[in-house]
Amino acid sequence: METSNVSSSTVADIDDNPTIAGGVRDVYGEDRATEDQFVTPWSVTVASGYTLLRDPHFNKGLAFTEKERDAHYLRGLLPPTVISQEIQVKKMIQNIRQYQVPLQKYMAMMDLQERNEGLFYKLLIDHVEELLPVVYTPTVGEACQKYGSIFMHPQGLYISLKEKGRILEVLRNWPEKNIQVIVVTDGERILGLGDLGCQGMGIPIGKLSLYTALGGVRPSSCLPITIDVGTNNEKLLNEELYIGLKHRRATGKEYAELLEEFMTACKQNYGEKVLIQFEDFANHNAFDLLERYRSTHLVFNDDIQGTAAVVLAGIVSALNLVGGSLGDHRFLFLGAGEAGTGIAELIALEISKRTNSPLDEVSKNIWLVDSKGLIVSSRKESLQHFKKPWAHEHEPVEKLVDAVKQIKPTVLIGTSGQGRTFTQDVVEAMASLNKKPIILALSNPTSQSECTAEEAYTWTQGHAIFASGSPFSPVEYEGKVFVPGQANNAYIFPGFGLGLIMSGTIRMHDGLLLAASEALASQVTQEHYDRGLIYPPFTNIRKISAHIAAKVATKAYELGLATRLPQPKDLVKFAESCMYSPNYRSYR
Ligand SMILES: O=C([O-])CC(=O)C(=O)O
Ligand SMILES: [Mg+2]
Repeated sequence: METSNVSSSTVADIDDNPTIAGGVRDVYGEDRATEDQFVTPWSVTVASGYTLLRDPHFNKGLAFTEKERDAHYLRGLLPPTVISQEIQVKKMIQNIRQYQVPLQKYMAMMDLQERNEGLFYKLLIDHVEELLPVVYTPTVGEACQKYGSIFMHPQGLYISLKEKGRILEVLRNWPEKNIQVIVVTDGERILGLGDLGCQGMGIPIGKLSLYTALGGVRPSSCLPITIDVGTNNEKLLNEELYIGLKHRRATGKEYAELLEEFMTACKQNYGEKVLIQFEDFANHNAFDLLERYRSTHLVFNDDIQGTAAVVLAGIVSALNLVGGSLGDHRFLFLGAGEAGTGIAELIALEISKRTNSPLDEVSKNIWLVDSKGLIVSSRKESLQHFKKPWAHEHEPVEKLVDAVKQIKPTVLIGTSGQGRTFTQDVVEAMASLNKKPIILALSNPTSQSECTAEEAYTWTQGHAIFASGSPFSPVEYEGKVFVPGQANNAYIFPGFGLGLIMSGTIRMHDGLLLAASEALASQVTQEHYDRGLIYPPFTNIRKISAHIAAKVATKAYELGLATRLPQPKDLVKFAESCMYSPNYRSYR
């Protein structure tokens, strides 16, 4: 097997994307960090021949040209035909469409990602509407549930309690050094599916695929991590094929120490500006981690902050359909966890900003229901800290339908993780109170959605403005076609992350979230409103992400949080120029 070193194998066609982090280009045009802190225990050489075909970052399969086949010792290792990347995409999408079962499509996509990264991203970008539900929600949820049995190649980095005291060493085993985004989970609350332990790894992998496909962050700068402290899922603990630690979850000091070591090691190995996205942690850890690390690291909780930004954007655009200003509306949530309280807080911030009113004043229009009923002041003592700001004066109300009748919300938001909780009486009560009730069923995956699109439209006789976390197909009701929106944080986090990275932002700030949300809302046009949409279609998501990135970066410069100087003049153009392209490069 032939491998050539850096000097004997070069690339003719290095793309001219600017480098968005410190470092140098290697022969393939990939950014490589130079700082000593990134030194790995092994050296990087560039593969040729058989090794090149097995390297997903550089493999092009049948698209290797005759010249490349000669120069890189590929003769005989490929059938004689040479085809273009476009033909490869055509072939792959046909293959994927032949699978009837979503999980089979998912596995085919993961297999492609491990074989030919450029083709995987080209396919995903060119067919984003069709493939998003395959590599992401809802199919990724099923993949996590079955991860032990479908597991083929290890992807991402696993850090378990076994690695305690050695996390820095583990990070250095990862082949890429210039990491800009980490998505990390501990698997305790995977979508609305609960504790899936180590099998939650599907989530960071899926999220980071979207960072690249939707936000243009280079795949080599993305690192998916699962922290395994055990699982309380009895089914998994008793499963032969479970891939994680087979004991109950570590908590308290043991948990906090592992997380502290992890956070310290990330900063030490990747520097101050690495973005750490917390994903699908249980409530009790999610809020604490964000609070603990917000002043020392660049941290972002997608479930609290990303979801909040996307939902606020949807509500702001919905105002074009229902009328009134944001401050005129009344909001009722079912579910008072990360998503519910995160959205509530961002809505309050935006109203406060728009009306120049104090937060506790505007908060009075925002009500939450949890498993014990309406959150009211008489419950304050026993409430978790993140629910306390929403405990208003009111008599106790147990059932959601009664809360709807008494609070009279104009917007009903489901963040409960519990499917079918927006029952017919609840939705009908919303319709009797509002000409156009806004109903957002945000829990994922589809099985956990508070109601279906069909139910929302049918039970409101076509009057609902409806969006959901997981995708639903268009619904025909009395001869009219209704297109539900997908209020999923996938609209926000890729562009948001790109904005932070390209401006070298060092800390999170609520102003950045509001900027992202406003940028998304500004991408909804009259043509969309005419079709009843409150979100733009995903087809243009890269353009949308560039706008979000630019607005976030602008705000970061304004707040003095951006370290990339001088500030680029046209931040939209700059964002676009930073974006990873999945098109093959020529190898000399
Ligand atoms: O992953 C998704 O589709 C949205 C999300 O963050 C969650 O439901 O936890
Ligand atoms: Mg999540």
